[in-house]
Amino acid sequence: MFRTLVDALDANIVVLDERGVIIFANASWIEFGEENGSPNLDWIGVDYLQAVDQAAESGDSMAAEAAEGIRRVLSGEDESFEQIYPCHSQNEYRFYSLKVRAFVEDGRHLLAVCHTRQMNMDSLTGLPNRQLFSHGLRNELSRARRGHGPVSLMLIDADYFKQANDTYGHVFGDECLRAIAAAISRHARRPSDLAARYGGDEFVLLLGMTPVEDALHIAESIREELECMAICADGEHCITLSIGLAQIHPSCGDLREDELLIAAADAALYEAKRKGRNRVVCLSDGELAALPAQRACSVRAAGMSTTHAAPRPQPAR
Ligand SMILES: Nc1nc2c(ncn2[C@@H]2O[C@H](COP(=O)(O)OP(=O)(O)OP(=O)(O)O)[C@@H](O)[C@H]2O)c(=O)[nH]1
Repeated sequence: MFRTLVDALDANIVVLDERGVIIFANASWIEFGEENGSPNLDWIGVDYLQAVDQAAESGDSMAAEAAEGIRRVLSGEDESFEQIYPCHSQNEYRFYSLKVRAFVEDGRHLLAVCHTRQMNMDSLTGLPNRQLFSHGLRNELSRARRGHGPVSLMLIDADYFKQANDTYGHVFGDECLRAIAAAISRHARRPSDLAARYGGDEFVLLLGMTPVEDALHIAESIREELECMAICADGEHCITLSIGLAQIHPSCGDLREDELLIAAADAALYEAKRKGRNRVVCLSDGELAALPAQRACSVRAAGMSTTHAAPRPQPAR
């Protein structure tokens, strides 16, 4: 009965012994292996932890973090480990969640390892949607807290997009959104980088363990890429990008740090729009403080229960 139940699940599940070796694999796991380059493999006896270590050695930082998390659960240091990680195929931008839990059976300390495909993707652009981004952001902040590194976030908004829709129609507008999404995801080069559609013509790019100086180069490169495309919005304007950039050094485990980071990037984006669009703005703490209205906005946003930043006043056209 246990086997039938676990085989009926969509999640890919294995059970590991005390050494990290697979002693059980469900039907979805086997099917996933067949579709992704491991057909006819007898999974029982495969050293899962060693495979994760090998991925880490080849430079995959998410795999290194997973290996460490699994070892902590194996040693009893932690009860569980969770991570969202990219697993893109040739045709699809895919994300999975990894959940690892310890349990005891017949006196043996075992691990249940569950990989579940995340379906929170935006159907127009193929990028993760806002819900998956929020999850990824919280994930990245915890990772940065452990690694004592900075996290940079870009809030990216298309300029004159409404004009393009009004002038050339929504089908053309949709094509533009796909082109912008492709340009942004080309700059999400590391496994831990997360590009997402935040809503409408607004996108985000999250760069873990990245100081703001490095993020600034990437933001400029995205902005330039769109400028070079010279996509007409109407007779007068081209579709360009305004980008608000912010950085945080998560340290205190403040549960609102995700909202603070979004609010700071949002205030910077507002400045980019206000200064004339088609630019990247990164506000220092001093500049943020000198913007009383936006600062107040940020603080309000940080106090809100969701990650939706405070409404932005629209700059005059
Ligand atoms: N084609 C298309 N349009 C969308 C989609 N989602 C939102 N929009 C449109 O995107 C536009 C966004 O409006 P604004 O951000 O005010 O337009 P904008 O011209 O870029 O304004 P600025 O940012 O001030 O330059 C609205 O006209 C929405 O109807 C979508 O999925 N497809």
